[in-house]
Amino acid sequence: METNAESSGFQTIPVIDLKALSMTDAHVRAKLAKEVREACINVGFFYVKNHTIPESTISGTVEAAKKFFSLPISSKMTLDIHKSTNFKGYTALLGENSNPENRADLHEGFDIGWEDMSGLHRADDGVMSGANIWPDGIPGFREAVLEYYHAAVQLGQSLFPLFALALGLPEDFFDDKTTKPAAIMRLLYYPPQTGVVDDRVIGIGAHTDYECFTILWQQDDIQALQVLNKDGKWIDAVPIPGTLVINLGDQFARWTNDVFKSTVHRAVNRSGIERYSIPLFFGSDYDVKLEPIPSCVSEDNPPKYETITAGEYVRSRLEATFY
Ligand SMILES: O=C(O)CCC(=O)C(=O)O
Ligand SMILES: [Fe+2]
Repeated sequence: METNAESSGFQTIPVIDLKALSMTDAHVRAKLAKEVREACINVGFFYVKNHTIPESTISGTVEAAKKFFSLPISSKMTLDIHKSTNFKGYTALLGENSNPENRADLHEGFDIGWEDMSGLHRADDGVMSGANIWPDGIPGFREAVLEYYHAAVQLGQSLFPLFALALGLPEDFFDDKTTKPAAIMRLLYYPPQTGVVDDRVIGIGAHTDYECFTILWQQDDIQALQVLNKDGKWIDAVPIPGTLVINLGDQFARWTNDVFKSTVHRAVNRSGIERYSIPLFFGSDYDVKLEPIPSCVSEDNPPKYETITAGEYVRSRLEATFY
């Protein structure tokens, strides 16, 4: 399978209708997979409409996020992610740096991993094992955030067969690699940046995501997210009401030997008002080896990456970000 270098200087980000995802008709699924394939090869980003996360689940989580970030800093710092051994909890402004060439990111964050409603977390998440930590004093916060988490994980699971089809593989190709979804969810808060903006301190510095793909909810009406095309031009990922953004991460780039693109992106909130976003990073099981899929390797596209497990890869990237 070859990459299509000619067409990677994309100017727009495609919108894909997921209505067909629930259909079993092979032609309908093949057409959808073709759209996904083109987006993954040429852009690494696409919007989805008619996704399965209910509007009420989204608004419940956004309200919970607003309450959390308005807690006093002293309460939030009791959950400091830097004190956690498994990257769970709160990140203060300037508490991480997504682009080593920058100084720090101007956002606050709150990170969780898998947990079921009854409070169980998984003991076997390899290098990322460990419980979530939750704030006190916001009734319903944990339930609202976990409701979104599980809805987004379900959406993510339904996308793997589509990515497999898009790669010309059997639909169940990723099933045994995603038995216990290693999904990290973040609530993000970006204060507005007005006046002269120091390019080395922006909302989130230029980076690629680490996992297979990210499901991102972004706030309507605020343009902040930008995606880098092959010509070095930043393309605005303009918020489209009712859609989510899906972008590929490094695990997919490694698996597909860069046939699928993990595209650089950043966010700068110059809107004058506060912005919220919710990424969910969907990774493969932590013990899976990120070896190139044979059909993605050829004489013209020899293996580009050393094999590493998914867990080791994500952990090493998180350690570099949360210095
Ligand atoms: O807030 C956004 O729009 C992007 C967030 C992002 O890129 C990330 O958290 O990796
Ligand atoms: Fe990102």
